[in-house]
Amino acid sequence: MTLISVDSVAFGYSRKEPVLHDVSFTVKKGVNLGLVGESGSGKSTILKLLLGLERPSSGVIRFEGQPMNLNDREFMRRYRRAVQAVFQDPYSSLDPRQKVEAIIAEPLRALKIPGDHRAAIEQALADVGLPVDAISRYPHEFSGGQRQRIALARAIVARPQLVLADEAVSALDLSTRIRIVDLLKDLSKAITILLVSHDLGVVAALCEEIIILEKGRIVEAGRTEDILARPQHPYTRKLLASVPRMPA
Ligand SMILES: Nc1ncnc2c1ncn2[C@@H]1O[C@H](COP(=O)(O)OP(=O)(O)OP(=O)(O)O)[C@@H](O)[C@H]1O
Repeated sequence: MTLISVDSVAFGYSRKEPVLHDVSFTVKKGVNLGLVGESGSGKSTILKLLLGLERPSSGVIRFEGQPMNLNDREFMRRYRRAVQAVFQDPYSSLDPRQKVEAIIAEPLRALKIPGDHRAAIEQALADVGLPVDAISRYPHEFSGGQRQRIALARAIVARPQLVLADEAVSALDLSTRIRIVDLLKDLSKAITILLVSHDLGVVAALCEEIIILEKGRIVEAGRTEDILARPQHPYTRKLLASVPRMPA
């Protein structure tokens, strides 16, 4: 089932300089998708469009077949419930003045989701492997990896269908990164993940499908194993060559 379709989308922050050209892809339920490209290729811009922070200058983004309409409050409420995000920096993305409980509760409050919030927060903490007593602590009491778990708990507490993760593991050291990728893999049994990264290795570990972006254009897209085994585009080969090889 198609969750989101991006159809011939173009975008520029200014009229003169387009940043995305004719970008089309679909996000399917249950199929993790990786968006890979060098710095400046337009990955975060695609996420901004998917989050409704920017509008395409042409083309259409659809959610469950319905064109995204930022002015339609009912549609946007449904969309925000279904699509949550996690960002790169676990230090700046959590409000230091709020306790973990209030941080994780934010989507439940913002989306006016009825029911037992405390129970939902405790479940989300358990899902990301944090102890229940984290609830009454502040972000500064946690390590980078734990903060990223808190950010993930906030992203999944309202049980979205899709989580958009922008370089969500890049700022972490290698062993923490591996643990968070394992956690994402575990969560993705229930929630589809769109992972943006310049690191083809991380994306390959998590995503069944990959899109390769170069200067705002998709140069290659398909099943991860096919792309890794038979990269067609020189840019993909270059990205592959830059993946550090783990010692056996
Ligand atoms: N707010 C902005 N105003 C103007 N130009 C921008 C803005 N944000 C990004 N750009 C430009 O848009 C292009 C794509 O940037 P984008 O951040 O989407 O790339 P990226 O692939 O996510 O890069 P990175 O991996 O470094 O985050 C770049 O040329 C960038 O300079």
